[in-house]
Amino acid sequence: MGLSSMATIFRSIPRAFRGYLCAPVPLSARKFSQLTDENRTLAGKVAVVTGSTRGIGFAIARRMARDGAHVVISSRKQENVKEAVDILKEEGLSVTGTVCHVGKAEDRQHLVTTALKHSGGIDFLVCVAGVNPLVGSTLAASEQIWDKILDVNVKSPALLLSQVLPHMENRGGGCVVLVSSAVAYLPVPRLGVYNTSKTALLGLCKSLAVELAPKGIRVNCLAPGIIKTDFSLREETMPNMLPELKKVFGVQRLGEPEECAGLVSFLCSSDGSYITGENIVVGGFSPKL
Ligand SMILES: NC(=O)C1=CN([C@@H]2O[C@H](COP(=O)(O)OP(=O)(O)OC[C@H]3O[C@@H](n4cnc5c(N)ncnc54)[C@H](OP(=O)(O)O)[C@@H]3O)[C@@H](O)[C@H]2O)C=CC1
Ligand SMILES: CC1=C(/C=C/C(C)=C/C=C/C(C)=C/C=O)C(C)(C)CCC1
Repeated sequence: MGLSSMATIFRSIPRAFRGYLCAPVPLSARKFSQLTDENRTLAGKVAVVTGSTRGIGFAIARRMARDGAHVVISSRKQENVKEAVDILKEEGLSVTGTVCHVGKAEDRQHLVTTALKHSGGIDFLVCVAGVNPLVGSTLAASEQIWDKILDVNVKSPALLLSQVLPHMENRGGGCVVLVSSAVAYLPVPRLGVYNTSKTALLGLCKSLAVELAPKGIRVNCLAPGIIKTDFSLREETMPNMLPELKKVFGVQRLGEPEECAGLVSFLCSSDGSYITGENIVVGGFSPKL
C-alpha cells in the first residue's frame, strides 16, 4: 500500500484513536508508543530535520510534529520532499519542506533560509542524513568513497550546525541530535569506512556538547541498531546481520523507525534539559558499557 493511501485511511480514523490504530501489530504486541504527546511538549518550537523524507528521519519528523513542533523536512529529491510534506500535512501536522543535499553548502544555506522564512527561528537540529556507498575493504576504498562518506556523515552535521548556530543563539538556546550507529561501537567487517564515520560522530557529539554548553545548546547523539528501512534492507550497501545479532545478543527482530523517534523528541523537550554529550544506542541490544 502506498504512503498516500495509508494517509487517507489514517484521516478517516477519529483523532483520539489514531495513535492505537496506526501500529502495524495488535495492541498487546505493540512495540512502541505512537500516541501523540497530549501536552505537546515541543509546542511553539521549530525543528530542522535532515534526511527526513523516509526511514528514521521521517519517523522523527512525524513524531516531533505530533509533539507540537513546526518541522522543516528535507532531503536530496524534490519529489520525496513533496510526498513527505503532503503526508504529514494531511495528518494535520505543521510542516514545510525543501530540498537539501547535506553535502552541498548552498543547499544547507537554503535549508536554513527556508526554516527562518517559514518559522522565524530554529530551536532544534536533527542530523539524520547518512550514506554508505561501500561494502568492502577499508584499505581498498578510494579517496572518492572516503570523501563522500566523511562529507555527508561527519562534516555536514558540523557545517550545517555552524550555519544554524546564530539562529539558535537568537532563541536563547537549542538542542541538536546527531545520528550515529551501533557500528560506532561494534565495527562490522566490510563496513570499515562507514563504521569510522559513525565513530567520529560520537566524538563530534562530545566536543560540540562542551563547546556549546555555555550558549545553552545541548548536543546528543542517537546510535541506532539495525532499523527496518530502505537503507538497512539494501543488501549491497548493508549486509543482512540479523542472524549474527540473534546468535550473539539474542536480538529477535529488526527495529522500527518509530522506535528511534520518541527518544529524539524527549531529548529536545524540557524533560531532556540536563542531558548533553550523550551517545544513546537504540538497538535491541547494547554494544557499550
Ligand atoms: N537503518 C539502519 O539500520 C540504521 C541507520 N542508521 C543511520 O540512520 C540514518 C538514516 O538512515 P535510514 O533512515 O535507515 O535511511 P533511509 O535510506 O531509509 O532514508 C534516508 C533518508 O535520507 C535522505 N538522504 C540520503 N542522502 C542524503 C543526503 N546526502 N542529503 C540529504 N538527505 C539525504 C533520503 O532521501 P533522498 O533520497 O531524497 O535524499 C531519505 O530521506 C543514516 O544516517 C544511517 O547511517 C544508523 C544505524 C542503523
Ligand atoms: C553480532 C555480530 C556482529 C554485529 C553486527 C552489528 C552490530 C550490526 C549492526 C549494524 C548496523 C547498526 C548498521 C547500520 O548502521 C558482527 C560484527 C557482524 C560480527 C558477528 C557478530
